[in-house]
Amino acid sequence: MRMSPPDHDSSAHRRSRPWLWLLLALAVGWAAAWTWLSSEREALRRHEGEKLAALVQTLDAIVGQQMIAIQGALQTVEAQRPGWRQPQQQGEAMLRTLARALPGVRALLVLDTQGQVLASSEPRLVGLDMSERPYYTTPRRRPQPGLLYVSPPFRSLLDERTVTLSRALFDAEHHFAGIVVAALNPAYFSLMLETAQPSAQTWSALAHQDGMLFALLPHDADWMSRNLLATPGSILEHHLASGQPASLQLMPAKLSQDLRLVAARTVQPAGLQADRQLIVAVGRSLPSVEGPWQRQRLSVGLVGVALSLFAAVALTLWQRRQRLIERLRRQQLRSERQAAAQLKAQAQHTQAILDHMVDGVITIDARGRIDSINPAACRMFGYAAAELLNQDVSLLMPQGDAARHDQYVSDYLRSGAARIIGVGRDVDGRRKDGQIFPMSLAVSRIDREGEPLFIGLTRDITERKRAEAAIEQLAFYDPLTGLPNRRLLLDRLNQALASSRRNGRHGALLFIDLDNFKSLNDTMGHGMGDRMLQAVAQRLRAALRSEDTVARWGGDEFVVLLQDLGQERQRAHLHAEAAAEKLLRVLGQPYLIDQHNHHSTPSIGIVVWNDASGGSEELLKHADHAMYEAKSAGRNRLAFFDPISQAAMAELISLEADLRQAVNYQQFELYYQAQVSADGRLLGAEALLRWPHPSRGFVSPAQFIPLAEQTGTINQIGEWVLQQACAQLNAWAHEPATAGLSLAVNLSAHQFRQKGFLSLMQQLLARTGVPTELLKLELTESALVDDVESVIGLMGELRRLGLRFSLDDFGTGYSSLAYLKRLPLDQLKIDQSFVRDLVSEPNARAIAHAVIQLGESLGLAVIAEGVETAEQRELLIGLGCHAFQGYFHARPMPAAAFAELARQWPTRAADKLGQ
Ligand SMILES: Nc1nc2c(ncn2[C@@H]2O[C@H](COP(=O)(O)O[C@H]3[C@@H](O)[C@H](n4cnc5c(=O)[nH]c(N)nc54)O[C@@H]3COP(=O)(O)O)[C@@H](O)[C@H]2O)c(=O)[nH]1
Repeated sequence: MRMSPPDHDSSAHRRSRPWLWLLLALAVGWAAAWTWLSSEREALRRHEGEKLAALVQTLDAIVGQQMIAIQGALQTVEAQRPGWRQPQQQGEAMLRTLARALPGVRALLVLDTQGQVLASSEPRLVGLDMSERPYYTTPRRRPQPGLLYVSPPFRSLLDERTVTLSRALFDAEHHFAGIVVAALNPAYFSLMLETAQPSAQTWSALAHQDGMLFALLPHDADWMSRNLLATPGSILEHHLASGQPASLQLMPAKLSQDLRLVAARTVQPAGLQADRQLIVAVGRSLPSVEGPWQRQRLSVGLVGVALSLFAAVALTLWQRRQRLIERLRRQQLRSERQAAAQLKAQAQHTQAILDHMVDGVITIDARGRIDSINPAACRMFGYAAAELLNQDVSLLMPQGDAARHDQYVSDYLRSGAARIIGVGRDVDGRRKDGQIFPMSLAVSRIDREGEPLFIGLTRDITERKRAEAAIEQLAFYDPLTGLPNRRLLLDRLNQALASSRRNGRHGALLFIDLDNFKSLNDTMGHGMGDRMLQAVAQRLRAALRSEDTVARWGGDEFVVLLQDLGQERQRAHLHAEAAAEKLLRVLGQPYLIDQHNHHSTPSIGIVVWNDASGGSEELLKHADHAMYEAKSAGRNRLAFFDPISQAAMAELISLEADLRQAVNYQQFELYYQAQVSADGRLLGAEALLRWPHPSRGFVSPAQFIPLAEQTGTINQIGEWVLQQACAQLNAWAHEPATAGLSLAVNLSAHQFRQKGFLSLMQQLLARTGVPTELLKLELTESALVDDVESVIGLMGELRRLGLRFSLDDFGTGYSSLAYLKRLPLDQLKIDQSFVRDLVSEPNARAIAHAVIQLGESLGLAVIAEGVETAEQRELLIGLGCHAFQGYFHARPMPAAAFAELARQWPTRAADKLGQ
């Protein structure tokens, strides 16, 4: 996102403000530090100045004291001198005594009026002419009584350098009578300065008012010879110019070439009158004075710099952190905005999907209130969305279902048991106008703000139900009598046998044939015959329990299935016998048809079965057989099937033995029958098992497969078939004509349900490396009736391996229709019985059509088997069928022949289909 200029300015402004504050704080800090340091320096200087002043004062006192003492000595000499008879001797003695008493005096002299030494503490000076010396010339020129003449330093006969204090002497008439002189001892004054020297960085000096130094420490010969006042700006000049007896100055010292704090004093002791003054001064170099302060300043400076740097770095880091936080905040804001935009787009997208979905979507909260509903659902239920929102969902259910639904939801919320979640179910819905309609409903659950929200995906399945009902009616019921037909009977019989295998209970089959029906038909016409059959059906239904099945087997034959006759064979036998006798009685009553009384009797064959009995076809055969027994015994009677007496049984046993041998010696062979698309392309083949028996010839699989299923050898046979089929698929892959062809393999229900079938398939596929999508497993509906959930699970697992599924003989079963949509199927196979009757039987055509439509609605391919003629094929194409298998295209054939067929297919198909 781009920042607008004001934002940028204000952020720059925001960034610079802390720096301004920091600079201000630092400036204040530095100023305070500097003020403090300055005051410290001032205090230091003041303190040092006071120290120096005290020192100078001490020196001043010493020098002043010496001068007072000398003045006293000179006064003494002045007083005594007139009394000297022998000035030399007497004077010398006195002067020597006085000089010894005064440590600051080097020598004492008395000069006559001409300047000759009359007497001296140093005898060698007596008689010398000193008339040129300043200590003589000055008082001589202006002799003043009581005035002490202080000479500038000069080289004397005794010393390198001395200063003299002299007084003019007068006689009684107050005439000039000579002078008395005291020459100061330079060593004494140097020692004095040394004693008072406080430190190595201090110099001290004793100078004459005229600018010459008398004593200097540290000693410097050069400076001793110079006149301090000769160059302007000297400390002495400043001191004298101040006119004060004491001064404290901070200034560059010419003497030491540095900045000095200098305390100076003019020696003016009280009671001393002198023509010139001596000045004492002590100077200390400023750096030495300010050494500690300099260190303090350095420390403060360093600390200040460190603090400033620290503050600057801290501020920089803080600002960087702030910028980082700001950037992150912006990024977060940006990503939140993006996420919100994405969310919005996603929500719009989802809403658009919901709005345009064909299926209805309804969400309800845990209280069963409708939270949202999409347009498809509104259309389905005939409401506007506003009419349903926040309403109880029971509004959309038949009255009886509402309570059950509430119970489901509360059970689910209490226990979490997912009876309603994730399961697609067919339920009833209620439209606004009260109409009840079938719908499919799949419920899932999500959580919204911690509360469960249930999402119901609904679809109006009225059409599908209608198609299913039509198929069911057409496929499973006899149109004339409304009774179940043989397909439904077989299906129920198979189910009854399966449940008998589980619970060990007996059942019975009653095979009923109407005696002399053919003659009624022939004499009274088919219409009368039909009505007769309808009347029989009615009586049968009325005479039996609702749970018993009465089916029309065909023509004038009916079959009754009695179930749950108990676990004792004898009781079952009696029960079946009683039922048959009742039917003999009921059906033997006269019939009034079209005002004609008609009399008819039935012959009934009975077979009682349990879990150990054979398959359904076998039982029917036995019942049929028994019925013939009854007929042969004179009609209008019943007969039980006696298995032991049947020769068929022996045959069956022999076949079974042969079958076991065939399994052991692998006497089987696989044939391949072509499967062809509507445009004549070869799609693949179905593998069909053949048993070329050494003596019986080819035994039909329709005969030996049920036997193999009964005896359990089917698993071995089936495994062999699958191995062969995989090997064949691999062989086809190397031939251009057969590469890519699919191969359908029949799986018997026993085989499919055997334990470990999944791992058997996994191993087989891994071993052979066959392209799994080319292998199609054909299941009959009977494979699916038992334990539906585990069948669905197993099919799902196999599907995940890549295998495909075709539902064989579709339309002949019943129970699978209800859960057909839940099976992972790829193809439905229209049973050949429908195809066979397609041209002649409208019913068969209607069933084929319904199957094709059902396949379409479930997204499954549909193949028709048993296509024998071009007419059947054309009719099926007209109904929308996609693929065909049957003698019209090719008979089942050995592998080599099929390979040849595939090679010739393009030309052959063109010939056949006239393309
Ligand atoms: N479990 C297994 N069952 C198998 C296996 N091989 C076959 N079978 C099943 O046996 C039943 C009889 O099979 P078959 O005698 O081979 O009959 C098949 C075809 O030969 C026959 N057919 C094909 N085209 C036509 C035709 O145009 N007219 C006509 N009258 N018959 C034709 O139909 C049978 C096709 O069977 P299907 O497609 O599987 O329904 C049969 O139920 C086989 O399934 C096996 O290896 N395992």
